[in-house]
Order: sequence, then C-alpha cells, then structure tokens
Amino acid sequence: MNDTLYPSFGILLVDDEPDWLYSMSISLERAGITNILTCNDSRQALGMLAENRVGVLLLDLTMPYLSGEELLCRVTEEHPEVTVIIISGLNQLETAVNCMRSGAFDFYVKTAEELRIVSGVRRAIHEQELRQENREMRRRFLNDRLEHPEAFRDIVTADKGMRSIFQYIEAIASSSQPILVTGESGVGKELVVRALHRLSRRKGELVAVNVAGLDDNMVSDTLFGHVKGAFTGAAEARPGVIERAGEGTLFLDEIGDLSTASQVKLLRLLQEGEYYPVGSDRPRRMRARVVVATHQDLAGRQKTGEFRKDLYFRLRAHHVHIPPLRLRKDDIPLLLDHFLEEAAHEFGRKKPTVPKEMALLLANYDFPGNVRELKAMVYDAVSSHQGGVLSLAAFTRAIGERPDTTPAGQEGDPAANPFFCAERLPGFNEVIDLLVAEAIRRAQGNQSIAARLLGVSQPTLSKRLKHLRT
Ligand SMILES: Nc1ncnc2c1ncn2[C@@H]1O[C@H](COP(=O)(O)OP(=O)(O)OP(=O)(O)O)[C@@H](O)[C@H]1O
Repeated sequence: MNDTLYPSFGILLVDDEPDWLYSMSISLERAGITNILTCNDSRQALGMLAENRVGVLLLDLTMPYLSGEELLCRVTEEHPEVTVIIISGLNQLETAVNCMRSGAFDFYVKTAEELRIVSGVRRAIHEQELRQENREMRRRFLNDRLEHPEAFRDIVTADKGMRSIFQYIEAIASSSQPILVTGESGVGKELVVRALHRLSRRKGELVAVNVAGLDDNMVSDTLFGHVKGAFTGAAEARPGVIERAGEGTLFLDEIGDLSTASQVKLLRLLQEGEYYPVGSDRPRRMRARVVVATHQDLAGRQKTGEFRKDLYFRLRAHHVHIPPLRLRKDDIPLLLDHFLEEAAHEFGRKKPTVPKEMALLLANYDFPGNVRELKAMVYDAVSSHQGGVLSLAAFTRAIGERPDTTPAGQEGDPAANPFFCAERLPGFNEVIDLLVAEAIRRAQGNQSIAARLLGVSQPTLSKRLKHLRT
C-alpha cells in the first residue's frame, strides 16, 4: 500500500478539456482522494491503463480521436477489472445509458455539481476495493497459506475456522473500508484487531477507545477533540482520537453500546470522511481506518431498531466473527499450555505439569467467558501452586462457581427440552441412569470428572453406578 496516496490504486481522468481535468482533480484532492492521473488525449488512455495500476476511470464521452464510447469498449475488453464512470453531456443521456449496459459503473452529466461526481468516485472506489479484496481472497483460499503468519503470533490456535479468518484478515487488511469484529466476550477480538493493524502497514498508530458508557457529548469530545473555549473548562484545545490515530487505525470497542445520537455522528463520519472538532466550524479530514468490535448481536439489534440499519450495513462491509472457545475445543490444550508457560514466567516459577484428567475436565466445560476465563483459571492455579503437578482443585472450583449462563431456550426448542419430541416420557430412574451413563462416557470413565459434570459428589455418583450395574 502506498503510504501517502489514497486509494492504493489510481483514479484516471480522461477528457480533452484541461480545465475540467484541473478542477476535478482539485475537488477530488479536497475530498482526500489523492492518487489521481490525468489524460487529455484519448489515444494515450489505453497506454496509461497498461502502465499504471488504475482502479477507477472517469471517461468523457465527447473527445476527438477516440470517443468515450469507443474507449469504454476497449477498456471493458482489455481491462475488465477497472471501474468506469461515464461523464456525459446533457444531450448524450441515451449514449450514457448504453454505456451502462456495456459495463460502465455509473454516469454523471458533466455540468453536475462536482461534489456529486466526487461522491460517485467514492462509491466507485468502495466497489473497486471490494472487488480487489474478493479477488485477493479467492487467491489466498486457493493457495491455502498465510502470507504473514507472524502478524498472528499472539493468537494461539490450531483451529481451521480461525485459519480461514486469518486468511480473510490478510485479504482485507489494507482496505480503507471499516471492519466489524464480533464474538462473545473474551474470544480475542482485541488481539485480532491488533493483528489487522499490524498487517495494514498503516503509518499511524492503533488508537483504541471503549465507547461503552460514554454519553453523546463525551463521544464527540473523545472522537473529534475540541478547540480552546469550546465549553466551560475547555481551557486548551485538545485533539480527538481520530487525529491521534493519524493514518493509522481507530479502534472503537463495544460499539453495540453506542447511543442513538452518537450512531448518527459515526455514520456521518464514515460517509463523509470529515468531522468538526467541538466548537469549530472548520472540517477536518479523517485519515485513519475505522475498526469496531462488539460482543453484542448487532444483526439482532438493528432488526429491533436499537442499532441503526444504515450504520450496521456500513460497518459490516467487512465482518470478522470469532467463534467462542466451546466451538474450537482443540484450542483448549494449546491455550492451557501457553498460559501455563506465561503464568509460570510471570510468577517466576517452573512451569507445572498438569494431571491427565485436566484435558478432559476442560473439554467438558463450556467456557462462557471464553479464552479470558481459561487464562484467569490458569493464572489463579499457578499463583497458588506449590510445585510439581498442578492441582485440579483450582479448576474444578472455578468451574463449579460459575453461575449457569446457558441462555434460556425458546419454548418448544428441542435443544432446550430433549423430551419435546418424545412420545413417551421416560421414567425418573431411567433418565438418571441415562444421564449417568452419558457423563461417564464424556469423562472417559473418570468418576471424579463425571461427578463434576453432573454437579454431584463422587460418592453419590458411585452409589448410582452400583445401582446401574445391578
Ligand atoms: N487465541 C488466543 N491466544 C492467546 N491469548 C488469547 C487468545 N484469545 C484471547 N486471548 C487472551 O484472552 C484475553 C481476552 O482477549 P481479548 O481482550 O482480545 O478478548 P475480547 O474478545 O476483545 O473481549 P471483550 O469483548 O471482553 O473486550 C486477553 O488476555 C487475550 O490476550
């Protein structure tokens, strides 16, 4: 990615009128679109396309030598990856419509306000970035390899789904579009955002803000900053996080908690790419890329009207969803080992060995607090550990202390009520025997773990087992 020019591909303007090329270039630059090439001789346009990495082409219809329509045919044939916007005269609307049929992305009348054309170019850039990312993704999935595995060094995983997520992240890392990262609390969303920022190779910093609990005024002040005297107590001007992030990444965490008024402000910021510091009437341009994260179900919240639909769709152009730990159980032993090493190092102790039942115990637990919960358990156990084999007790205690966080099932949901479809209700003892047998199976015959799974003492289970065997 080019560090100073935006977007990473060129915007080529082709018109025989140098005045129009000049004024359009200025308007685009003012809007932050700086990677511009101009051409006032239609005969040179194809050569420029061949020599430069052009993503969007603005093509005037009326030109000497080659008309815009003729050029469009050549471009769609020779450079089908380029997004073309037609600029037509008022009397050429029919031709412009024909051009749309031949593959142009959009058309504008030349006399239209330049700002409208600028908005059209922004949309074309967006479309082109998505297309490039799709191509990139296909290439990566076919290759099935990570180009920068070192960017994910902090994320311990052997899960196939996580690997696909890494490939997706590599493909979208250099895009300027917003990214939505979702997943339950503690799954590692922040780690993923850090990897994204590293991969983007953006010049600026990663600046993170947790927006939960900020009221609308605080959101404005935090994001946009203020000028001196903007409000009582604003003795000095203070830059907002957008400015601090520069050309880097602005990470807004807990976005699902943003108030409705602040949602409107964020939407405007993403659409216009501009903002006003509190107390100022001079707009500033945002250069950072926005990444947001939430553990909430944003799709559900936009359906119930708690989260703006337009903002939701704007944010989820790129969506990374991290699965909960209970759906990637193969990661548990790896994470256990990783945190044991880390904790032992932190407490200045030798890394303890773990009893063989540990893997089984953890594999049968749902981890509602995900990786964060596992990490806390390990740190807790290592902190009170005296040497040798790590005690299982610290883990069983933590697991036993967890309140039941299983979401209440819907009425009639077979997953919530296993007897829902059964014609005959099994007898009480029958159910207990089935439960005991299943717990023993999951615990691979280990009675102490099976007792834990059932929430009963080992003697109680043992008594029941005797009953089962007789
Ligand atoms: N795959 C992983 N490998 C190593 N450490 C991990 C992994 N996933 C999470 N962690 C660790 O677990 C803790 C929680 O991770 P993180 O803060 O990224 O979660 P989160 O999804 O952002 O949580 P929240 O929604 O509560 O903000 C951190 O200490 C992080 O380093």
